[in-house]
Amino acid sequence: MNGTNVTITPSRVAGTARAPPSKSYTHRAILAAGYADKTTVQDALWSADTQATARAVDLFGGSVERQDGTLEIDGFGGRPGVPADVIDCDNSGTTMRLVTAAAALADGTSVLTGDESLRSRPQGPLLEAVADLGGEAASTRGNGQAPLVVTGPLSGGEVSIPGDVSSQYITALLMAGAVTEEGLAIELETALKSAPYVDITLEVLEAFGVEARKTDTGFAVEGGQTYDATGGEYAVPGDFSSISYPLAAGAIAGDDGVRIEGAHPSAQGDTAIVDIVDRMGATVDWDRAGGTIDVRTGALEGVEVSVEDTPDLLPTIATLGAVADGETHITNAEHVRYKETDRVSAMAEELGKLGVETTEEQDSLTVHGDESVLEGATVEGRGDHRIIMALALAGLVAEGETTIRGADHVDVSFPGFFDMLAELGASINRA
Ligand SMILES: O=C(O)C1=C[C@@H](OP(=O)(O)O)[C@@H](O)[C@H](O)C1
Ligand SMILES: C=C(OP(=O)(O)O)C(=O)O
Repeated sequence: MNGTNVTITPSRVAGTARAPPSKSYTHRAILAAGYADKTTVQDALWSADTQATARAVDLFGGSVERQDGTLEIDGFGGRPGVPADVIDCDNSGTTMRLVTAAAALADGTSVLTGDESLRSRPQGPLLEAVADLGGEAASTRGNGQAPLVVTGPLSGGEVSIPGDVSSQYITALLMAGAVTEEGLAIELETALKSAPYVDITLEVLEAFGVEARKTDTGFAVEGGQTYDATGGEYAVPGDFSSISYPLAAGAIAGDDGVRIEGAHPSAQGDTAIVDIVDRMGATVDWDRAGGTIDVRTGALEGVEVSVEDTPDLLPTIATLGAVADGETHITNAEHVRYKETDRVSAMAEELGKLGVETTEEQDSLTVHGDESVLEGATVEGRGDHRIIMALALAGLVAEGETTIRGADHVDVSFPGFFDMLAELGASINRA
């Protein structure tokens, strides 16, 4: 399907959208179930990225069977076996980081690779951590990027790692550390960015009966633990990074209101998007107990937002800022440059094609908003799901036609994204 272009013309949106299940929780649940005996994972996200983690569990000797939204997972017997093939993590950073640490538990060598985007993302600090703990971990090109060759087993110990590149290194080490002999003490060399993602990890570990904790200087997990979900079942909550798109669509173009279902509170930092659209001037009502959010458009105004904890919201906030009046200043954004693309530059350049002015600095993006200047154009999805979805939002209000090239990449986290937008009333043409 690579290469599908989508054309959007100005549309108002209304109706009900359902949040897809959380990608972050699903990755962790699949791998935790791999460490466990048998687990039923309900409401799992089945997207290109989560399928990459399922493939890794298969290659470690487990099995993942899917029936609709439910995954029946047989574990790989406590510790991963040596894979019979290269592990292809495709486009998924989470898979590559979590699986690198898991591979370091196997009694032999694993090889990990991914697509061009993933092979340009930073893995060096995690490779060094594995090596410091007594495993072997190398980048074949010696540049800290995949392909990676990882040899275990490591037995645990103390390790230090930077906190400002990717929180996924911490998640990876905590999940693997629980089944080492000695356990792990992880010291952070710099303050942790994307911190709520480690909270998600601690929540999933707890649900699988594994104890891990924050310490004064980082995190720690005892070794010799067994993964076992209560009753052999685990249910995945809705995804707030994905919810940001229908929420922003409602804030931008939802005069008659949009309702989002499946929006129960969880550890996701990206729940911050509810407050952000509220602060910008949309009318928002989140019924936490019922798991619904109602949003209606308002006169949007620019805001200042730090994305230190919520990097995946940057593209959505940038589009909201383009439509709002005045400046939207997105700060603490340097780590957003290490994603599927450099999303700070990607949003500045692609919004620029639609007539939007932005100012880019190393760790911030300022969007000079003015809905009246947005004019349709052909923009590049850059193989990045969040850039595609954020540009689709801009297409709802840009005058004329907005064509997004390579739009099928939404299957990484939100396979039904364009169907959802069309059901809300957006005028969408796929070619
Ligand atoms: O652990 C996770 O599930 C994720 C952590 C974040 O990455 P970083 O920790 O690299 O910022 C986030 O951007 C990514 O989409 C998912
Ligand atoms: C950065 C993302 O994911 P990952 O790091 O797993 O590729 C994302 O989903 O926006």
